[in-house]
Amino acid sequence: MRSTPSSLLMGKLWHQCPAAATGTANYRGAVPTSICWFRRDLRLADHPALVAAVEAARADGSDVVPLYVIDPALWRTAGANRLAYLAASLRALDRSVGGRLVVRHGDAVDVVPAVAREVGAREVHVSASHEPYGRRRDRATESALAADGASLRSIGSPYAVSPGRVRKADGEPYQVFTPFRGAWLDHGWRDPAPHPRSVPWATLPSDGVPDAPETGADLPEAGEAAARARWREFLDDGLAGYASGRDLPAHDDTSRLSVHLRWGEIHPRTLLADLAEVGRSAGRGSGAPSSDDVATFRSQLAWRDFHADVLHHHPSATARSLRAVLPDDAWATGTDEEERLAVWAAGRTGYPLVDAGMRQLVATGWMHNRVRMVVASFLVKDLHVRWQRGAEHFMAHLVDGDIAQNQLNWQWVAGTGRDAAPYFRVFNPVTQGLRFDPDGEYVRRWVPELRHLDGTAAHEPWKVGPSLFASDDSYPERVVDHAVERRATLDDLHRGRG
Ligand SMILES: Cc1cc2nc3c(=O)[nH]c(=O)nc-3n(C[C@H](O)[C@H](O)[C@H](O)COP(=O)(O)OP(=O)(O)OC[C@H]3O[C@@H](n4cnc5c(N)ncnc54)[C@H](O)[C@@H]3O)c2cc1C
Repeated sequence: MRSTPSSLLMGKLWHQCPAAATGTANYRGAVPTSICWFRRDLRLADHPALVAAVEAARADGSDVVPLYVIDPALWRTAGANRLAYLAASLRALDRSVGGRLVVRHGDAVDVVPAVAREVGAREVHVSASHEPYGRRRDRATESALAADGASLRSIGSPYAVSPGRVRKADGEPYQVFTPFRGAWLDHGWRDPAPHPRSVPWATLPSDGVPDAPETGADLPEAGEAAARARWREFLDDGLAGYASGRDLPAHDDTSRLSVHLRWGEIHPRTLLADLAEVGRSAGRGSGAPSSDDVATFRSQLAWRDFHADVLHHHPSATARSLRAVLPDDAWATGTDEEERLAVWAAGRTGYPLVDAGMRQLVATGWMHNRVRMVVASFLVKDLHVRWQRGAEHFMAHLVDGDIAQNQLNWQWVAGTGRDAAPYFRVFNPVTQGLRFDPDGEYVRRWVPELRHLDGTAAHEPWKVGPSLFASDDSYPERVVDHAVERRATLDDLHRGRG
């Protein structure tokens, strides 16, 4: 028996409502024929699986069970920020289904068939999972349901185009982003699904929506309404100028939608439909988004689908480099590795842009994309720590942490991915700072020790003189010399090619 009592698994963090604690089913409505099992699709709009569940229930004159399973295997690895966000998002979903969200704790492979038996459901509707863990779980759940004569019906996915669909003429997957994006645009996507009206939600006992675990991070508002509000705000005020402003970390010029997309509070297809609308009048009128703004934003959504596609074809990419580019002895090991990782994680490398990014991550659970690239490059190519260690730290903090996007972006920076930055491209943390944070505003925001330094001086504090590094709580001196480490990395690369 795989399931473990939820109270043991969840410790003190989770509430149980009395009905669930007794374990008695008190379902009083008509027999539901369908369950909508929510996973990373915590919304009601543009939700094909929910539409299918509602249609199935209407056909039988019955109800829909809105189910969420708190899976201990995922819970253990999620990190406090994502758990806190998930709890808030589930509460928002619960409100939007009139307080009827059925939350159950345990292994989904046991819990989902148990709920189906409890209510006599013949169909469980889901948006497909594409990451390795979700695929395994769904296969096992499908078999368990089938043993009871029920079925798992997958409709839609968290992507504009489901991973595995975009292929070359010979049927092979794309290895390189630009042709993938061309084929992705040609393939196209469905229109948003219709919003189901007056859904007949079933009433069932629930283990209750989880309490938020303690996190010191300043997290964004969760839920479908917050996602839609953020998108509207971005369309009105952020999209114009996105193409030129998206690389400047001090400005709030990106959409901040990654967290909402991560949890499926809004679907990329909804964004693409609105973008198409905006694109039709692009460039008309002052302050309107240009066609370049629209195309650049759409391209970022293509990157999201590309990484999911690569993971679909290479499930081992969650842990293993798709291409090994350096010899094994190129990497820091033991205490050396741990010490390097620790200064990087604490934002005390002595390189202001790197430190600002790492501190933003801890304070907010998010980091600007440009800075994610710089800090990742610094860990791998200046500190010689394997990308997997950095990816693990990101997943512990990122509220948008997503196995496909995180691991494949790390592999892109490390030069080990399918279509990756060339390994010899080593981001220079100082010139990146001077170029993308020219006034030093971003660095001063996140590194208080440097707030007294004006303009570009914030990127090169060592030029101010030794007084800046006088005491233990002052800003640290540089842990390594970038020029020396860059050279070492390039030498390792040549040895690796041997
Ligand atoms: C080392 C590293 C780790 C990353 N880890 C994650 C992660 O765990 N989860 C995650 O969602 N993104 C990750 N990214 C990608 C990117 O940094 C974030 O998606 C982006 O910063 C989110 O901010 P935004 O929503 O304001 O982006 P915007 O610039 O507004 O972009 C719009 C959307 O496009 C998508 N997008 C943008 N850039 C990328 C990209 N490089 N790869 C894939 N999709 C992209 C995101 O869904 C984003 O919400 C990572 C990037 C790097 C370099």
